[in-house]
Formats: sequence, C-alpha cells, structure tokens
Amino acid sequence: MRPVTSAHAASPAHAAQPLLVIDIGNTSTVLGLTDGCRALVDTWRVRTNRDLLPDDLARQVRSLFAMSGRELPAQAVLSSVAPPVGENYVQALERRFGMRTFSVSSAALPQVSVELDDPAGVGADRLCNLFGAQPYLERENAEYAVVVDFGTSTNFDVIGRGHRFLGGILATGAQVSADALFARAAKLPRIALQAPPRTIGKNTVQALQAGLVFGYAEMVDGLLRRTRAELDAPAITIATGGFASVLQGICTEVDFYDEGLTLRGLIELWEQRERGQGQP
Ligand SMILES: Nc1ncnc2c1ncn2[C@@H]1O[C@H](COP(=O)(O)OP(=O)(O)OP(=O)(O)O)[C@@H](O)[C@H]1O
Ligand SMILES: CC(C)(CO)[C@@H](O)C(=O)NCCC(=O)O
Ligand SMILES: [K+]
Repeated sequence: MRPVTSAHAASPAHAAQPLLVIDIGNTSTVLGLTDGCRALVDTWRVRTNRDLLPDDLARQVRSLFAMSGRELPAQAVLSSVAPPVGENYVQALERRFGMRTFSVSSAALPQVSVELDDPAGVGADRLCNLFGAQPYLERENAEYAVVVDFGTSTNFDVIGRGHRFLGGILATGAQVSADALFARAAKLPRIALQAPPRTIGKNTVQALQAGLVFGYAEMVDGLLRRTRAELDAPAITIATGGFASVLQGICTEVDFYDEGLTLRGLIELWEQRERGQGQP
C-alpha cells in the first residue's frame, strides 16, 4: 500500500452552506459536519441502534452538537443500510430542526449507472464509495477503481469511470469472523485483531492473529487479483473502514488507504447533486 493519501479536492469554487453528513452502518453511525468549503470540521461515531425513535435521534444529534459547541446546519445528506434508522433520522432532522435532507438511493441518483440485476438493491454506502472514488479515478487517470470497505461486512465495490457501479463482492467482516469463531470454541481467548510477528504462531493468541489477520489479508489480495483479472483495463484499489489500517502494509494488492472515503463520498455526492440542480 502507498502511504495515507487523499485525492479529494478540499474546497469547491464557491462558499457553501455547512452540511451534516450521516453514514448509518449496521454497527456504527458516523456523523460529520462540513464548513462552507465542504471540509469536515467535526466527526462523531455512535452505535447504530435500531430501537431509537425520531425524538431519541433528535436528542442525540442536539447533544453531539452541544458537546462540540457547534451550530446545527440547515441541510443534511444521509446514507443508511440499516432501516428504519435512516428514515427516523430524516424525520428527526426535518421535523425537529427544519433541515433540508437528502437520502442516498440508486433511484435518487439518476447520473449513476447501477449495472446490477436489481439496481434498487445496492447498499447506499456502496453508492457513497462510488462518489468517494471519483477523485482517485480522475487523479490516477484510471478506468476502474475497487473500493474495499471493511465494516460489519467487507464490501468490494467495483466502480467504472462515468459513475458506473459494476458490481462487487460481499465478504464476512473480520470482526464477525472472529466473533463466530470465539462463540463456537470454548478454549479460545478473545484477541486483538492485529498482525502477529510471524505466520507460524508460537502461542494461541499469535496463531489466532495469523489466521484472522493474515488469512483475511490473503483473502483480500486474492479477491482483488481475481477482480482485476476480470476487468478489461487496469484498476486502482482503495481500502477504507476501521480494519483497513490493520492491513496496511500487509495487503499487496491495495494501492491506497483512505479512512474517510465513505464520508467524503457522501459530501461529493451532495455537491454534485447541488451542481446538477444549478443551486450554488
Ligand atoms: N483500529 C482498529 N483496529 C482493529 N480493528 C478495527 C479498528 N477499528 C475498527 N476495527 C474493526 O474493523 C471493522 C470495521 O470497522 P468500522 O468501524 O469501519 O465498521 P463498523 O462501524 O464496525 O461497521 P459498519 O460500517 O458496517 O457499521 C470492525 O469490525 C472493527 O472491529
Ligand atoms: C453489504 C452492506 C451490509 C454493507 O454495509 C450494505 O451495503 C447493504 O446492505 N447492501 C445491500 C446489498 C447490496 O449492496 O448488494
Ligand atoms: K461503513
């Protein structure tokens, strides 16, 4: 992997309104606030809780902003793969704070060509990654990009120039794999998901770390090699999500590491939509 890098332009030509961005995953929800230059000035990470109702979420958002001494902005863009949490945030933001909101879906993004059997079924987070990959496609002058997103599941999102979502791979997340193993093997200790000093473990912890971390890295490299072999032009690859930092320097098929790709994709998506609607 090359060192931490970001291909995203820091600011649009015009001053913009501050924007609340929310990426609702199956385990975590990440909220971010941008300034008038579309740069993230604050981020918050909370557990995704399907039991919270609109007013619970309104209280959560209000207290996060109060904690950081921030003003609530007038507009928000949301990506959710955990219904009904996305809808509940929309209700909270619109009814309690009068915010203008936009929810990511393939139907709401006509400029994106989702080349799947069922375009409506694609996860909103994967559409965010498509937008997050755009600056890389341009900067590297590449035909394809593969985003590997390490969350509850590990997604490989195959993206083509011109906002094409070509498909991908969904694999069991690293933590889910580890938890499944610990749940079924009474004598195994819980371990930190970090690389051991060598592949041949000298104790139970090292042996588990080799299986989980190196095993996972080999899966990622192998799937990226297979993906690249199926494409008719070279692809750049970008890893994101918490576990990506653990695999940095281990995966040989990953070109870039970018922790903020999904959230900045959400900002980029909003920005392009605003430009498309002719609203500065
Ligand atoms: N610093 C870290 N070191 C090791 N593992 C990590 C680290 N941060 C996160 N992880 C693991 O990586 C996985 C992905 O983390 P991330 O926080 O990006 O996604 P998530 O919030 O768990 O999933 P989702 O986005 O689907 O809600 C998690 O299973 C987590 O256990
Ligand atoms: C795969 C997850 C769970 C990853 O967050 C999400 O993108 C999702 O629920 N997607 C729907 C199925 C699909 O994208 O094909
Ligand atoms: K995510």
